Amino acid sequence: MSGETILIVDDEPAFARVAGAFLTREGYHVVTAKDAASAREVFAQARPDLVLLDLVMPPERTPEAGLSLLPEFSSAVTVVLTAHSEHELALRAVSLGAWDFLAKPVEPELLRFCVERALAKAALEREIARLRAEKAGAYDGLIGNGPAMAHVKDMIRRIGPAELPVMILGPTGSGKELVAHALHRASARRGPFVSIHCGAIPAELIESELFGHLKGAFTGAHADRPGLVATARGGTLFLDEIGETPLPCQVKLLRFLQEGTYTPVGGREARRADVRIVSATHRDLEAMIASGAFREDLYYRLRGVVIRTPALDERREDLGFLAAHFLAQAAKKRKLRFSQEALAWLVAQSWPGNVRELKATIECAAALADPQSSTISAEDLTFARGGGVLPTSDVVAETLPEAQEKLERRMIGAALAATEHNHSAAARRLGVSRVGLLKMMARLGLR
Ligand SMILES: Nc1ncnc2c1ncn2[C@@H]1O[C@H](COP(=O)(O)OP(=O)(O)OP(=O)(O)O)[C@@H](O)[C@H]1O
Repeated sequence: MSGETILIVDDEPAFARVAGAFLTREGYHVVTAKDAASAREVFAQARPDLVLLDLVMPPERTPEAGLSLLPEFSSAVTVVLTAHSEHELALRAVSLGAWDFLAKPVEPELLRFCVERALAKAALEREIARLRAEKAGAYDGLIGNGPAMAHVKDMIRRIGPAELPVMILGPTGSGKELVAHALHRASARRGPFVSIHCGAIPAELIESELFGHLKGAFTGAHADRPGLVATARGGTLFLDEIGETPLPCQVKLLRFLQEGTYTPVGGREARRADVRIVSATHRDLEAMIASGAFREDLYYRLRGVVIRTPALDERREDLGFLAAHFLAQAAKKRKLRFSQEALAWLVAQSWPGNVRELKATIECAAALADPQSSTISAEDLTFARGGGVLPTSDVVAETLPEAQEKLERRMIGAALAATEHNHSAAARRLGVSRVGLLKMMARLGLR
């Protein structure tokens, strides 16, 4: 008894009934569809592990409609049902992604054997994906082994391979996007991981960004352009800050989640894409629903499974590991370590910006650390976090050129860390030109 879901697509009621009853007795959950349109619908809703697909269905009664479903069903294993004489068709189906074929009429024993073999293949693929994810460090990117992070990693391991939508809730900078990425790597999905920050795109553009547009759909739409949903086909679409999505776009997203279909802006025909949706927010969506800013039906569709990323202050046990990791990354080939006071300082702080704030502080401190020294002091960290107030103790003991160099080093380091190493943005912050900044960095030996 395995409980996997099998979709039987066949217009012959007798076959669907008999095979369905047989497979139900074998312990599978069986759903059926009798034409291509209903097959798509049932597939999107039931997310089967296996599809038994008769290629010749109404209304066309040609194999083309059946064959066109194969790429859309790529997240499941498909076995096609053919007539005895249709070897060529069976081979075409296999070349388009079907795993196996069965000639009708099908012997029950052969059906059982074929289904077991196909599902074993699917289970193996999932296991390989999981092991690959572990080896490739799907969870290694997520530093921390305290109880809170261990729970998050366990959720990723268990939910990653499932096809369910996932909602990640947690404060800003707590690693929601990293978790979304890890979920993708822990899945068997071979398509890409595509991410969109719903709050960073103007409301009038977000629909076209997600679903694409056709030429002439609006001023400036000079050519057809596919959206991120199409780009993420066979993969995962991460909707960051889902709470920022405008209401009209929420309607389209709901349709996509319910039916697996969408219509590009300016288009009429619905398109299909097999995409797993992972969403995230630090906002209180239930309060947004109460105020009418977020659709309740969309909320329930999106929150298939919820993973909560803890605030850094709730998992202080991981702070030392995180800090050491970020320092090693930032220091590159230099050997830098924290002084005892620096470590005590890190632990004593509250980190409202969570891991992002910790990382930026350490990057900044490493960038401005004295090149002659191998230690990051508590003072370096205080300065890096404060973003530019030079402690007077640094100045009094030194000559003016030395103090000036230190100040330049620190201010540049702080500006680079605050802008995620964007030279133009850092130069603007510092009130110098980009070229000027690059020259100063070269003079100070900063990379
Ligand atoms: N557990 C972790 N291990 C290592 N790095 C982490 C961890 N959590 C977060 N980070 C780092 O912190 C930064 C912020 O992480 P991320 O963007 O995933 O947070 P977020 O919760 O999605 O933020 P926001 O709500 O602002 O979108 C990234 O640079 C990420 O690499």
